[in-house]
Amino acid sequence: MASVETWVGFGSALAGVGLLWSRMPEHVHDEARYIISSLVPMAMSYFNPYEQITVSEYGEERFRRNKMFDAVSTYLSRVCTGGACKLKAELCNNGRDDPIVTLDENQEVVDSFDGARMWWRLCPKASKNKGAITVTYYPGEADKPRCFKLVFHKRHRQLVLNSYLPSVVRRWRELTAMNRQRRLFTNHANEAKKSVWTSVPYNPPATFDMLAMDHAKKVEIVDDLTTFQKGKEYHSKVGKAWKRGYLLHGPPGTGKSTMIGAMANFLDYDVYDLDLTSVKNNSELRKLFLDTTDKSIIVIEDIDAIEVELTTKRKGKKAANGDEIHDKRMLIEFSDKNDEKSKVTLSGLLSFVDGLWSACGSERIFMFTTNHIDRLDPALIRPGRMDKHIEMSYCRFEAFKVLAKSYLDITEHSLFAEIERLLDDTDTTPADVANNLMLRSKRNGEISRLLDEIDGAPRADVAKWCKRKRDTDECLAGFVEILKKSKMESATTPMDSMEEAKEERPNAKESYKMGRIYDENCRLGNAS
Ligand SMILES: Nc1ncnc2c1ncn2[C@@H]1O[C@H](COP(=O)(O)OP(=O)(O)OP(=O)(O)O)[C@@H](O)[C@H]1O
Repeated sequence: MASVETWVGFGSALAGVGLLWSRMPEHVHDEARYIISSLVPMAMSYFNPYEQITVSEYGEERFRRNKMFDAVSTYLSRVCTGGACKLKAELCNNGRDDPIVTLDENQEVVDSFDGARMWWRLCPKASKNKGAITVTYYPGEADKPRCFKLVFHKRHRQLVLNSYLPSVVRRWRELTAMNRQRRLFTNHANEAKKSVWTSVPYNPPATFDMLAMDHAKKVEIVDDLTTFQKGKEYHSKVGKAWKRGYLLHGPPGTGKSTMIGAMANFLDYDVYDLDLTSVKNNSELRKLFLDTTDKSIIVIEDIDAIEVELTTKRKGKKAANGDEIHDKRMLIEFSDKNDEKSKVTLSGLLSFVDGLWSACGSERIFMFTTNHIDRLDPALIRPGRMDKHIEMSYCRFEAFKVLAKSYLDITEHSLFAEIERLLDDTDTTPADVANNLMLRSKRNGEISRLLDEIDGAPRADVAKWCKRKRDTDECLAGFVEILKKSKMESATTPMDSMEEAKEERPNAKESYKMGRIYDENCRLGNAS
């Protein structure tokens, strides 16, 4: 027990220090304050036996998602959610029915590694500078992003840095390879009016086997993709970014979207469908590009329509002959001259495809599609800009055989020779052909089921085979009739009126033909 004298002595000493402090000049106060404020954390850290590592959702450069965050998130959700009482569950549509369970915010879990204990906590987004204007590159809002905090004993520092964290990353790679779900991303403006990616699981049914096109061309594309996918070392050896640009062109309904699905399936890549109309300016575009992942196909559809918007800023709103431009492409709002910074420019777009920014990320395919290659800006199609131009064309016999195999399951037929001749003379798209074969085979399927019900019992194999042959014959005979009609109509349609219609609506010819085919189907009672 301290005596009264001791307390009095302590009180007097404090009073003396107080008096001394008050007589000191102001600048000495500041220095003393500075020394105390740096000493306190040092003293605390000296006595605190724990250390902490923060894994933020976005990286230091603030543009890109921190992959370590994703790694920890996946690792924790699979390895140690045991101690947490609040979890989140999500069904991943990866063909399995078990939901993925992840940690909810502010939940703590404990992991152990080589006898050492690790505490993980998911910290929520924290708003900073409330009320103030903050410039930020985080997606959408002026917030401090979410982060994981890892706490461990000081003596395990080397273990954590050299063994534990690398093992988390390794496990993450194993788990993602096992549970990979291909995704289709598209960008849209969020509440803060910034363009961000959202995604859905993506399992396109198309494969190269069922793609109706020239066989040699198909093989060439598959070879090109295979060489690209195996090209890591080659690209680093020649000092080129590991990316490839394709321009897919051809009339509507010739399979451009189907081709993208087949490529995604073949390479097992995600697809980013970039909607440029909801991107405000080049810096937003840059952020979107940097947010895409490796092993992906970045698609910009109908680049001819967008390209007018991108280039009109240079050309003005008038066409070369001085007339106002009146076509569907003008529906996209033009930028004001004073508002130059608020738009995406062609050079901005190209800098990601093959400029400075294209080197950020690897194993990426840029895919531009257009129905009108003749309308593209020369800058976009100059040699070397796009690595490969792929033309998707009207359905000829070789492509028809692929569709006949897919839809009717036949490789030979007595009507094939006639169909080959007719397809050479008519510009029919694979979409039209596929639609016809599908409608007819569907109808035949219905009749087949009906007969099954009437009979009450399954028929013998021979009877079934005869029925199927009859259905196929009918289907192809009907298709031949349609092709003949289409051929006659294109021969009798006055070229002038066709040209006029084409001026007004560039796709008029195709739409006209589609309409005729649909009418014919209705007449035959095939339209669904
Ligand atoms: N080459 C093809 N091979 C197989 N199926 C095709 C092909 N082309 C079209 N199809 C069929 O037609 C449908 C429409 O084709 P798709 O959307 O791929 O054409 P597109 O060229 O992208 O048309 P658009 O320019 O109008 O977007 C597809 O779902 C597919 O069933």
